[in-house]
Amino acid sequence: MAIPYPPHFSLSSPETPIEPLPLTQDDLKKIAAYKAVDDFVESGMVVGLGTGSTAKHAVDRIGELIQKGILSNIVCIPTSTRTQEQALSLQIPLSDLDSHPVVDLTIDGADEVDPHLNLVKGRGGSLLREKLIESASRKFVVVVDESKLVKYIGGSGLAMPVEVVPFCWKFNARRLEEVFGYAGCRAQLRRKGGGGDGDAYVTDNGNYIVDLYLERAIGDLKAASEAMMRMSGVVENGMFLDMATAVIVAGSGGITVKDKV
Ligand SMILES: O=C(CO)[C@H](O)[C@H](O)COP(=O)(O)O
Repeated sequence: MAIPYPPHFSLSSPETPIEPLPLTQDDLKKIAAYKAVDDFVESGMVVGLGTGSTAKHAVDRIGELIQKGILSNIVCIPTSTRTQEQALSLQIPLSDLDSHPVVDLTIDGADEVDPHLNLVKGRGGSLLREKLIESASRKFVVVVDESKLVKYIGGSGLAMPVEVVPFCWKFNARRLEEVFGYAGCRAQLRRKGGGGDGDAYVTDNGNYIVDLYLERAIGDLKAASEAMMRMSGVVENGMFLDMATAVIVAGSGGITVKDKV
């Protein structure tokens, strides 16, 4: 059941009784991200920092709590150069998996969340570092607005990202289409600016991303992920299966926390 928002999220007050504005999608992202930080992050932790417009709010909140002296002795591991830059601007102490191979907690957004808390990630392009750091995390808390909930993985009809080496990327895109042909798969190279003829988008790791668009459910997710990872030249895929320990969903009716069972 959704927990209604506390009064401080109301935009009206008894003194100025104005009609409250509806919460925007970004308000919902911020509410979910702040709740994750406030409920899960503690002093002394090693914390993985996610990437994207929702995770950005969590990084802001961690920076704010460090500045206020509420969080201390924290070290954070960013999942992208973008998040690294944001964290540095907030004077958040940073490290990496080489120095801190065990991460207490990572907070990150997602593109899709299915009823079993399986995820699609990587529309922001950071799937490889995200999966590395989130796999090394004792807890992985996902923060989303309700638009990210899907009945099945791929169900949004939007991209399922696959990171591939640039060498012969067309060959791998065709192979991915063949392997998932039964699900009506179309593979498309991601390009800078999102257009159809620009330069290829290049990840932090110097690779390309092939986005898969599926017309139907892909079936056995573990088998599908393993099939991709068996292809030479596929570096990582955007299915994050059985990894999330909790998902915080902010919606118009309030906040829901879904725990892994
Ligand atoms: O996986 C990601 C980046 O690689 C993001 O977490 C995902 O794309 C969600 O982003 P946003 O919070 O901006 O909707």
